[in-house]
Amino acid sequence: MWGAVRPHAARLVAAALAGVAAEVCGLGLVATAAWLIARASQRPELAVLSVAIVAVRGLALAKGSLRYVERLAGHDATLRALAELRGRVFDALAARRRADGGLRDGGALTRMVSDVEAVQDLLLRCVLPGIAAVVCGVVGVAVCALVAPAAAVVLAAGLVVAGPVLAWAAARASGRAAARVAAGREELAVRALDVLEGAADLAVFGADGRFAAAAGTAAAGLRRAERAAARVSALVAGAGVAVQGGTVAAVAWAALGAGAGQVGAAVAGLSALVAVESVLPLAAAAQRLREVRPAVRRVEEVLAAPAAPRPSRPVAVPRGPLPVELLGVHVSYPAAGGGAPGRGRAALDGVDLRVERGRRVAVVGASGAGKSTLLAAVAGEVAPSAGAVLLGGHDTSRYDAEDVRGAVRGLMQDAHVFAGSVRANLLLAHPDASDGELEAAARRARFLEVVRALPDGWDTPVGTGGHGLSGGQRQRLLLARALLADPPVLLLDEPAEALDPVMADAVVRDLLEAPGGGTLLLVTHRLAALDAADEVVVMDRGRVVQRGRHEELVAVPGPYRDLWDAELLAAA
Ligand SMILES: Nc1ncnc2c1ncn2[C@@H]1O[C@H](COP(=O)(O)OP(=O)(O)OP(=O)(O)O)[C@@H](O)[C@H]1O
Repeated sequence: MWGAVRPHAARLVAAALAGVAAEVCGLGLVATAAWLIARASQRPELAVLSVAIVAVRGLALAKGSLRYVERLAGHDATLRALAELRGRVFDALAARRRADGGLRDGGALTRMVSDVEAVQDLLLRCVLPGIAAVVCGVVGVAVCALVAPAAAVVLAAGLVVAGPVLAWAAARASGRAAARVAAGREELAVRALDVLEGAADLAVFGADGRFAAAAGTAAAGLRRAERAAARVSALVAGAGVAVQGGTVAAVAWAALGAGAGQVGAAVAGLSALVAVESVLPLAAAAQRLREVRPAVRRVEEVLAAPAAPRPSRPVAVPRGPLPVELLGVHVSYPAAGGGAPGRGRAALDGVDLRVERGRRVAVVGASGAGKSTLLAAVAGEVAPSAGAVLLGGHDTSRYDAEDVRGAVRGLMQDAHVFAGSVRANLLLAHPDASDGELEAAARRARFLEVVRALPDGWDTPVGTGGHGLSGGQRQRLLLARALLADPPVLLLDEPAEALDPVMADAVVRDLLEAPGGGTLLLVTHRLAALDAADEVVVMDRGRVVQRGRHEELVAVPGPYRDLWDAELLAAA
C-alpha cells in the first residue's frame, strides 16, 4: 500500500510541515501575545512592545495561511495516492480473479471500494495529526526548557498523558462502545425489515404487535448503546481538557518555582497550552485508526496476492479458428467461508478434452457439473490448480493475457449490459463493425426484431437508467454482441437460457449450423438441437463422462440418454 503513497510522499511531507508550521505559529502567537500582555501591564516604552505587536499580527496571518496550505497539500497528496491505490487494487483483483476465481461478486467489490476510501482517513486523520503532534510537542518542550528545565519535564509528562495514554484509553473504550452500537444497528435493521416487508403476513397471523414491540426493544437498545458511546466521547474530551488545564498550571508553577519570573511562567504556561492542544487530536486519531485498521488490512491482503505470471517472450496468437485442448485440468474454488483455492470440492477434476479448429462442440450436464468452469478455464478467467489449457498448440500462459482475451471471447454467465445505446453495447465487441455486420449479428441472435420494436431502434438507451429490457431481450443483446466479436474461439454459456423452448432450440441450431466462424464451445441445458453439433461433451461432477455425436449418445444407455429422456418427458 505504501508503494501507492510513496510517489506522493513529498506532497504529504509538505502538508505535514505546513501543519507543524501552523501549530508552531499558533504556539508563537500565544507565547508572544502572553509576553505582550504581561509586559504591557508593566507600562514600558511603546518601542519595547512594537516588535511583539508586529509579530502577533504576522504569526496570526501565517497560521491561517499555513493551515490552508496544509489542507490543500494534504488532500492533493491523499487523493493522488488514492487514485494510484485504486488502480493497483483493481489490477490485483483482476489477477486474483484469474488466479482463484475469488471476489467475483459485486458486494465484495463494493466493500473493497469503501476499504480503499478508508485509507484516505488513515492519511488525513491519523498520519498528518500524528506528525503535527510530535513536532509541536517537541517544540513546546524546547520553549519551556529555555524558560525553565523543570517546566519542560512537567510538560513532557503532561504530553505523554494527553497524547499516547489518552489515545490508548480512548481507542479501547470507544472500540467497545462502537461495537455495541454496530450490533444494535444491525439488530434494529433486521427487526425493522421484518416488520416492514412482512407487514401483511404479520397482520394476517396477528403477530404484528409482537414484532413491532421487538423492533421497539431493539431501538431502545440502540439508543442506550449510542448514549453510552456519546458518554465515552464526552469523557475523553473532558479528560483531555482536564489534562491540558492541569499541565498548564503545573508548568507555570514549575517555571515560577525555578525563578523564571511572571513573564517566563506565562510564556511556559501558554506554550504548554498550545503544545497539549496539538496532541489532543491523537485520541480521535486513535479511535479512527481502530476503525480503519481492518479495511487497510484487507487492502494490503489484496495487494499482496500473487500477480499472474507474464511470459518473458510471449508467442503470437495464430490467426483464424484455433484448436483448444485441456490436459488433466483441475480447478477448485475456495471453500465457502474463505480459505485457499484448491481446498474446496473440485469444479473440474482432471478434464482432458481436445476440440479441433473450427469444430462446434456442445457441453451438457446437470447443474453444477462444471460446464461454466470449463469455459472459464478456456477463457483464462480461472487458473487451473493442475493441468494445462492449450490454445493453437501452445499453453495459454505462453501468450500475452491480453491476446488470449482477444482470441477467446463470448457470452459468459456474468455478462453485463452497459448504460448506453443498443448500438454502443454491441460495438463494444467490434468497434469498427458496419451496419450490415451489426444487423447480421442481431439477426442470428433473434435480436433484430427486438431492436426494431424499441422506441429509438439502435439508438435506444439501455442498461442502468435506460430502457428496460426483459430477461430474454437482454440475453439476445448479449448473444448478438458475442457473435459480432467473431473471435477465433467463441464460448457461449447458455446463450438461449432465458428464451422460450422453441426459440431457444432455433437459436442453438442456428449457432451450430452457421457456416464459417471460430471454434465454438456452447454450454446448453436443451438438447433438441444438438444433432447439429459436431460433438457433444457430457460432464458430471467436474469430469467428462461421455463424448460423441448426438445420435451415438442417445443410442446407448448413459447420462446423455437420461438427460434426453427427461427432456422428451418434459415436452410431452
Ligand atoms: N465462484 C465460485 N465460487 C465457488 N464455487 C463455485 C464458483 N463457481 C462455481 N462454483 C462451484 O463449482 C461447481 C461447478 O460450477 P459450474 O458453474 O461450473 O457448473 P455448471 O455446470 O455451469 O452449473 P449450471 O448449469 O448450474 O450453470 C459447482 O459445485 C459450483 O457450486
